Amino acid sequence: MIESRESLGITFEKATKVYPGTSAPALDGLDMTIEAGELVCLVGPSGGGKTTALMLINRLIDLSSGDIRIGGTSINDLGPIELRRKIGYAIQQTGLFPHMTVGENIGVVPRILGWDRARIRERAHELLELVGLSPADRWVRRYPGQLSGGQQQRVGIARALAADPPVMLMDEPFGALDPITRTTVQDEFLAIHRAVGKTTVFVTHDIDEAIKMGDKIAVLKPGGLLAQFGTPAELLTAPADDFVESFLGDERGLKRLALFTLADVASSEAPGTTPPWPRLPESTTVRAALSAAMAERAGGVLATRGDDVVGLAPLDALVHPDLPEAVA
Ligand SMILES: Nc1ncnc2c1ncn2[C@@H]1O[C@H](COP(=O)(O)OP(=O)(O)OP(=O)(O)O)[C@@H](O)[C@H]1O
Repeated sequence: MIESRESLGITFEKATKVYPGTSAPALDGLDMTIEAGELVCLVGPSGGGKTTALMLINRLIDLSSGDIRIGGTSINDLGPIELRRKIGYAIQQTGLFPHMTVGENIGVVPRILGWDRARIRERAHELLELVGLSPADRWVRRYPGQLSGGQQQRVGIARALAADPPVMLMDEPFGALDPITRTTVQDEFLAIHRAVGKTTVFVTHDIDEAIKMGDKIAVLKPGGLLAQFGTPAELLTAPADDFVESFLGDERGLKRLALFTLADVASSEAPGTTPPWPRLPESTTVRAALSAAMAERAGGVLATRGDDVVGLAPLDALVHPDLPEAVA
């Protein structure tokens, strides 16, 4: 197993950035601790300082004041090679080099770190399988221009993971994808995150994506101020102020339903006769299940595992997923 599962926490200490030639900070005194292994989404309006916060971590830009620590070490005490090894970086435009093959793109950081060719080749194959480009042999010699947007995005993630960094930074990594591909790549990334356990900071415009992906969400507001930092459930049930509330949108109640899956709410009683309700995998969110039930004018949905029906979720259980009687 090449993955070390090494993972380091990140601490922002009054991290502030004022760009040259401007007077107002783009990021203003950010205090925030991201625990090792956590996936934290940064959300907020355009210009709220999300990308700035991310680029400060890997020193693409320098802090004006304050500090950021990775595993307790100030980023100012990490050299460029150590930063590359510790931090993987994936961005919306993928940043793949068009004249390099997929394999060469994945090998960029390992080459800088002096890995030998056999080890780089083995690593590229392993990562292509991990991100769902299988069999790796079919993809490794292609050029980025010969791949779809979703496939390029997967290669971008593989490249960010190449040197097994304990920290991953992702800036709108799925922003350019159509909704269906985006859902697939989100699910795959969550599975990878669970498997490799890297501390991940994930910038997105999309509050629904943040609710789905984030262990915690940091909401930044204009002026680079932290409006709230908490779990999706904390934000949805107790928004810190009007700004967070309006950012979460009118459908706050419905969005909460995305925090539960059918596995949480379906009753496991074996039914005598199975009602003719839509069948959905038990990993389906309650929000999606409710939508499917409404679309079919059904009284509920059936939760499935493989081909088997493993539970029933009537409308009542879908609408009130956190009531004790709904949680079988
Ligand atoms: N190089 C720069 N020089 C001066 N100002 C900058 C520079 N880069 C960003 N800014 C300003 O800093 C603020 C924060 O920008 P940043 O890109 O971090 O926001 P963001 O939340 O990532 O926005 P978006 O969602 O639009 O990507 C904005 O007001 C922006 O105009």
